[in-house]
This record gives sequence, C-alpha cells and structure tokens, in this order.
Amino acid sequence: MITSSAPGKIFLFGEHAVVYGKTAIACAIDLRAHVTVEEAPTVQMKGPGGSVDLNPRKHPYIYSVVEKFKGFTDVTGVNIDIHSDIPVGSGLGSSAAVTIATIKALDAYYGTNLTLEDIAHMGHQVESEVQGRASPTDTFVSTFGGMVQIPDRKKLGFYDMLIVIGNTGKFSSTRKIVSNVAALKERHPIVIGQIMDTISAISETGIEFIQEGDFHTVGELMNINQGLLDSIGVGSKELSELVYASRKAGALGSKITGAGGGGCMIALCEHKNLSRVAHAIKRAGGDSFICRTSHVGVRIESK
Ligand SMILES: Nc1ncnc2c1ncn2[C@@H]1O[C@H](COP(=O)(O)OP(=O)(O)OP(=O)(O)O)[C@@H](O)[C@H]1O
Ligand SMILES: C[C@@](O)(CCO)CC(=O)[O-]
Ligand SMILES: [Mg+2]
Repeated sequence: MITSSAPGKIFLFGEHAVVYGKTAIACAIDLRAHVTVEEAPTVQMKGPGGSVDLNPRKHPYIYSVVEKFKGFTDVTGVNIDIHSDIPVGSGLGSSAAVTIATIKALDAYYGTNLTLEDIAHMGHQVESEVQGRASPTDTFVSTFGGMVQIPDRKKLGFYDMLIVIGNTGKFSSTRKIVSNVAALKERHPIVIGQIMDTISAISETGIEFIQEGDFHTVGELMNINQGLLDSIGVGSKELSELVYASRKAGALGSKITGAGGGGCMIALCEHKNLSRVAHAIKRAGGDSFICRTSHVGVRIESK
C-alpha cells in the first residue's frame, strides 16, 4: 500500500491570463489531497459504498492518468483511494492536486521512476485533455510546492503568507468558465487581449513586492487584479460580497482565486486581522478558513 499527497494552490495574480501564455504567480497552500493505491483485481476507485471500476465520466482526471500510464508500463489491477481536504470546484486546485498525487502514487506503485518534471508535464496534459484548455499552473504548483511564476515555470522559493480563504459554496467548473472567457476574447480580441496584458504586468510587478515583503502593495495589486477579473466576466455577486467584506475588515488585498464564477476568494491579511476578516466573510454569507502558503509539493507519505 502506497500513499502520496499533493497541495492545493491559490493564484496571487494572473489566473485566466495564464491560459493565454501571460504571467501568473501561484502558491501552494497547506491543504492537501491524499491518494492511496494498493493491489486489486482491476483498476478501481474506492468510494463510500466500496470499490467500483474506474469510470471516465465520474473520475475523468484519474481515468486520464491511468490511460497515460498504460502508454508506458504494464498497468496491473490497482485500487485508488482519494481523501482530500481541498474544496472541490472552488479555485483551490483540487483537480490538479488529485491528479498529481495519483501520478506520484502510481509512479511509486509501478516503479516507473518519473521525475518531478515528468509528473508536472503529465499532470498538465491530463488537465488540458479533461478541461479542453489548461495552463500548467495548477499542476506545476502541486508538483513543486512553494511559489511559482508561470509560464516561465520559475520556482520563486517560499514566502510565508497567511491567507483567509472565503468559499462561496457555489460550484464552478473550470472548463466552463475558461471557455466563456475564450468566447469573450473571440468577440473582443483587442480589448480582452489588453486586459490579459495588464494582468500579466500586475503579476510581474507583484513578484518584486512579494520578495521585498511589501504586502501592503501586494494587496493593492491583488485588488486591481480583482477588478480586471470582474471585467472578463468571471466574478459573481457572492464573490464580490466576500471580497468587499474582507477589505472592510482590514484585508490588505482580496480577489478571486482560480476560475471564478463561484468557488473561492482569498484575502491577504496581517496576523492581527486574520480572525476579524474570517468572521466578516462568514457574516457576508461565505464559509471561511485560514490557510498558510506551503513549500511542500507532491511527496510519498508512506510505503
Ligand atoms: N477528492 C476528489 N476525488 C476525486 N476527484 C476529485 C476530488 N477533488 C477534485 N476532483 C476532481 O476535480 C474536479 C474539479 O476540478 P475543477 O478544475 O473544476 O475545480 P478545482 O480544481 O477545484 O478549481 P480550479 O481548477 O479553479 O482551481 C472534480 O469534478 C473531480 O473530477
Ligand atoms: C482559470 C485558470 O487560469 C486557473 C484555474 O485554477 C485555468 C488554468 O490556468 O488552467
Ligand atoms: Mg482544477
């Protein structure tokens, strides 16, 4: 029996722009997906009611991972059991964390000796196939941990940041939201293209202030980024309510993280304001919890 785990992620800046090759800054957080694999007669998924054969419609990401392993190793029967503390469909990279942790567990189980680069690359292929379009961000962060700059695939090291996550509780499918933005960009290529360029500039400027530890300015740039995400149609009434409630309660900056349309927002806070911001988000109708950035990427937890 082998267990692996991989982290979820937040976007400090640059989601959606990164799909068009612009710069984004993302960071692993201390919420993780755990995947346990053990011998079984066929390739199965463990669920609440017991183990069932892997179903591509129910588990498209896991199915795609297994199909890739069939391309380079003898895939004998294996039972895959997933336990994740990452809210699903909430912009925190649950699909990437589950994908990367599954790749890592199967790599150890079948002895295929994949490098971290191989794992990140395979994970990106999986997300792209399942979602129709995906940047490498989520899977790269889940693989390497820490803070990263995409598309340059630069590992920026680790910056200890306290984040309040506000969850609207509204599921949003990354695939659908990303395709909506693509359609908008088709209709207004110059305008949306310039918005993506501006988001890219925010990411590139933001790196310097993160490295200097100037989190007041990082927060200001997050707020500007949030306005631009609203302009490409990925905001929502619920997300805006949580964003403005967190700012009123003292957040340095707050914005959507991930695909938007529902899901989560993040608020960058000083330690003294964490609980006040978390309570303000709850009063505004969201669920809130405090998380920390993490330097830990995908790893084997036990063999
Ligand atoms: N615990 C889990 N077990 C099995 N599959 C999971 C689990 N968590 C997430 N998934 C898969 O990931 C899908 C959600 O991925 P999606 O990309 O839509 O949202 P997300 O990754 O949480 O948010 P974002 O991509 O915006 O960061 C689920 O529909 C499911 O297929
Ligand atoms: C919306 C998006 O930029 C982030 C989803 O977490 C899509 C992607 O990067 O694949
Ligand atoms: Mg996802």
